[in-house]
Amino acid sequence: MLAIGTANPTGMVLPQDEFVDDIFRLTNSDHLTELKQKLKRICQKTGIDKRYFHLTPESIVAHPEFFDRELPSLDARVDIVATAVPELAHSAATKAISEWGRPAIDITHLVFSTYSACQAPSADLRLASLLGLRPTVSRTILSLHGCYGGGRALNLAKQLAENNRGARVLVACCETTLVCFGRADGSNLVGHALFGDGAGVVIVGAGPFGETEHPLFEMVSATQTTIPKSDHVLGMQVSGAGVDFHLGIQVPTLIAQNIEQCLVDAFSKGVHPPCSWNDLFWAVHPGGRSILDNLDTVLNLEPEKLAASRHVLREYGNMSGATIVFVLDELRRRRKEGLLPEWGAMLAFGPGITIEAMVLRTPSPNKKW
Ligand SMILES: CC(=O)CC(=O)SCCNC(=O)CCNC(=O)[C@H](O)C(C)(C)COP(=O)(O)OP(=O)(O)OC[C@H]1O[C@@H](n2cnc3c(N)ncnc32)[C@H](O)[C@@H]1OP(=O)(O)O
Repeated sequence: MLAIGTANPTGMVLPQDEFVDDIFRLTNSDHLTELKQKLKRICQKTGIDKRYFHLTPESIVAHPEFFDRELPSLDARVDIVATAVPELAHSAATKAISEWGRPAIDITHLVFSTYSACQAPSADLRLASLLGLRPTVSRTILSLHGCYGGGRALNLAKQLAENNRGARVLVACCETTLVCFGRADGSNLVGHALFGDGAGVVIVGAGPFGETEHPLFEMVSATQTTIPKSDHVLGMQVSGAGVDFHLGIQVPTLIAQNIEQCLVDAFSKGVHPPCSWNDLFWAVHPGGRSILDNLDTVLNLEPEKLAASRHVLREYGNMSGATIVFVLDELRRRRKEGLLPEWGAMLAFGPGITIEAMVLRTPSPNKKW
């Protein structure tokens, strides 16, 4: 990984302790007192302080169909995301390209992950055009990978960079709640309490490196594991009313029960396993507070090990596939302060239940590539 950029929309920046009152008021739902109280109880447990949204109070009032499941709203949602998603990704990408120090036309591959890709051509082409990438840039769009989209895109970028000499891959992950934001009901309360909007971009390449290129993290090995018989537990479904999420109550337990084997598999692919999980730095997708709590418990992690994930969860909420890029960005800040060990583990989770695991390493400044 050679550079990282992140961005959030500023349509609404909602403190978590005001979110429920604001959303119920804006959607004329104050009479649903039991639901409101339950969503407040859940919000208090999330470990989130605030979230960013593309939607504004005005656009919520202008689109009553977003909050009435009896009315079709997919067309209106797709109209908005067609512009909003590539533009948000563009904000993150310009930061990453500026840090990388080379011109955008040196990008050879683009991998775009989003669950807002409902058209073709899609957000990847729009982003390529906003950035002025060359017409020969090799584009791939990953759709509906949900919260493991960032991990999947980075794994794919690693393969592309290692198999195409001189390749420079721009990985863009951009998720907004525009496609799913609706009236709170019994089935979507946890999603309402967790999800926010954001974009994360990483530029990936293999050596030899140019003068301006300073590797941040080396992606050493990667695995993808599907937890058997868990496909009904976590999922997304596109309907006329947008994208519905199903977040089963078993998700944190199933991840906890399977995580250690995934890590052992990732670390046995030709790299020495660490003496203890506490010898690593950790880049974990903060899918929810209890997922992080469970990992602390099953892996016996010291309290500060998941600090970057908890920081991102607190400041932004769960931005699905983009979240892992924010965690990597936070870790690279800690690395500058000399706070990271040499080896690390990256974990992202999503529908399947799929676990993307990656062994990371902080390169020494003297390393020859
Ligand atoms: C979409 C993707 O691709 C990938 C993703 O990242 S998806 C997101 C993955 N995240 C999750 O699945 C959420 C993980 N869960 C959590 O973080 C926590 O359970 C939480 C913050 C939601 C609640 O915290 P908690 O410590 O479990 O609080 P707890 O007091 O037990 O529960 C609060 C209420 O939420 C309910 N609740 C918890 N999890 C629920 C779930 N998945 N579905 C419905 N209700 C749920 C509880 O039943 C409880 O209801 P009552 O107050 O009426 O009793």
